[in-house]
Amino acid sequence: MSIADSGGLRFWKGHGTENDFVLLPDPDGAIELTPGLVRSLCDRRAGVGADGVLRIVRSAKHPEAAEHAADAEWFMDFHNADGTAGEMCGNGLRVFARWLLTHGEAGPGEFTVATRAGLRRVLPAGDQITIDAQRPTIGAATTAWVGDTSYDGFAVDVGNPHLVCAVASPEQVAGLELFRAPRIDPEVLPAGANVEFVAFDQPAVDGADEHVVMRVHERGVGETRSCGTGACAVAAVALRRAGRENGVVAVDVPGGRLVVSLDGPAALLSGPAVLVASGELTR
Ligand SMILES: N[C@@H](CCC[C@H](N)C(=O)O)C(=O)O
Repeated sequence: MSIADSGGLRFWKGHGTENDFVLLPDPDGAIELTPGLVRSLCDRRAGVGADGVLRIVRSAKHPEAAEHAADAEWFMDFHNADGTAGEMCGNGLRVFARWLLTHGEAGPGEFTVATRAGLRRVLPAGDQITIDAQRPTIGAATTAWVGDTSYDGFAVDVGNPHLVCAVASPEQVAGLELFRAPRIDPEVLPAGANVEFVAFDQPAVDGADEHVVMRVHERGVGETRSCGTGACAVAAVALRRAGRENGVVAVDVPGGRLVVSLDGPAALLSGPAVLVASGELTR
């Protein structure tokens, strides 16, 4: 199905710290969600406009999630704006959970959602939704290039691939030209990466052990206003730099603030998640 013959398809639009998504409720897995349809929906001029699509499908009805049906009723079928499928999306999962809660399909207490990266817990709390993205794994030291400038960092796995790079100051983070994808080492990150540029060690904010400012260039999208799994990756690196295993990190992104609490095997990612519109495709 393309956007040209998808008239009547119901959709919702939502965002988490301005990382925005088109949500397609499809409990029985009836929609043929082609890369072309995803690109059309995400097009900010000719479509609805979003960083990605979240199809809301019962785990039992999706071949990639059927094995999880006993543990998670719903599967987050996540796609980047360029039409590629993604393993995991932290803000996407929080917005996906908001849709389930709003429509009485989950909650009000803790529940579990299936993703391509496995099962993920959701812990609703009023206007905030927390998910457990699971502790990131910090890998090899590597480099990203923006134009002629190199930035040292670490590959980090949060169920999807990240490269967390240190930048000297928030002003330098703000000044980066992220219109094009940063160049990265394909030998270290063969599946590509979401690249975070981070000013660490910012002045303390309430209740957080560390405070950072970041921007992100997402694989399959471009620069976005926020990235939840990216915030978790950054939090893991921030705590390691501070010589800590666990702790709370406030992560400022262009779209607001996310808070990540690393505690043993958990990476609790918290922030607002809102639905802003619903409609029907007219052609
Ligand atoms: N914005 C997301 C991450 C999206 C996934 C990414 N573009 C990929 O290809 O891995 C988040 O909030 O985690």
